[in-house]
Amino acid sequence: MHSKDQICHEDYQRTADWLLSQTQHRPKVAIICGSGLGMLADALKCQDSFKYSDIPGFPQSTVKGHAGRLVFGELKGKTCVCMQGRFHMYEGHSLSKVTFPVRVFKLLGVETLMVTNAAGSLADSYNCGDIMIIRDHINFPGLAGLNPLSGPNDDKFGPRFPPMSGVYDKSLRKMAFDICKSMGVSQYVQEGVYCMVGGPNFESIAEAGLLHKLGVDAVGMSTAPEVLVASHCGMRVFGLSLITNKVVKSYEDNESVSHEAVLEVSKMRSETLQALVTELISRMDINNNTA
Ligand SMILES: O=P(O)(O)O[C@H]1O[C@H](CO)[C@@H](O)[C@H]1O
Ligand SMILES: Nc1nc2[nH]cnc2c(=O)[nH]1
Repeated sequence: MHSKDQICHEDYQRTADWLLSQTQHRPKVAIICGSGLGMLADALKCQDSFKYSDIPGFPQSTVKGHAGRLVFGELKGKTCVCMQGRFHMYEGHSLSKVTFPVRVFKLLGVETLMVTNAAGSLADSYNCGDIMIIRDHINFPGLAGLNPLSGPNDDKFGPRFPPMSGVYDKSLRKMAFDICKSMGVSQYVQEGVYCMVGGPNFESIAEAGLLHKLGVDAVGMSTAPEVLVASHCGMRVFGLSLITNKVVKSYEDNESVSHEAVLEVSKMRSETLQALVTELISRMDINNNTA
């Protein structure tokens, strides 16, 4: 380590080497589970799992609904690694810590990152329980200069000035839509723009009004940093938001959101999400390697 927050290439490599020495799995796909969505890992066969606290260099999860376990395994014959629990900026992690696993995954040989999250909706047509395929994001902390790529650029991972257009892979988005159609769930599938805010508070009504005017469809406190680090190092990215609540936009509305309610809705859609992710991975063009 150089300084408290700066992580160097050898730090990522050390963690990757440790994991490679502990498991025979050589994943090509990584899945990050959002709040209450850790069950996505349950579908993996022949699991090797590691508590974050046992993995050298790994940060720790502190949020309810984020178990803090890294699970390797096979999904329909494709080797995957799944984070049961992610790291958020509001937990006090630096953005390089938040995104640390993504670069470790790159060094493990991962080519595709699937991010999932729980989010509140701003779009008037969305309902609680909808699944939003992420078309694009607005990274508020990033626009304000809080960016995991700040600091010296590590050219071994990617360029100093990475483009951010077209990051959410078009063909995977289309494939996801087709799968939802064949699963008979398209009536609650949307495609839209995710906005990351810093959290940990949920939005004030005035903030909700601002995000709505900006054309944000769903808001949460994660995902954008992981996606931009993955894209920087050349990974293909796919993202899903589960709409766990409608963001309160009116002073007349007496509803209010809580993390417990978010976790409750995540549970409600767990089977559908698991089926969608499994089918998407099974249709991906991936060649498995073994150790
Ligand atoms: O983005 P994930 O990790 O799904 O979690 C979402 O849910 C939590 C709030 O309930 C926040 O952490 C928000 O970002
Ligand atoms: N910022 C934010 N994050 C969420 N995560 C789940 N729901 C919400 C929400 O309404 N706002």
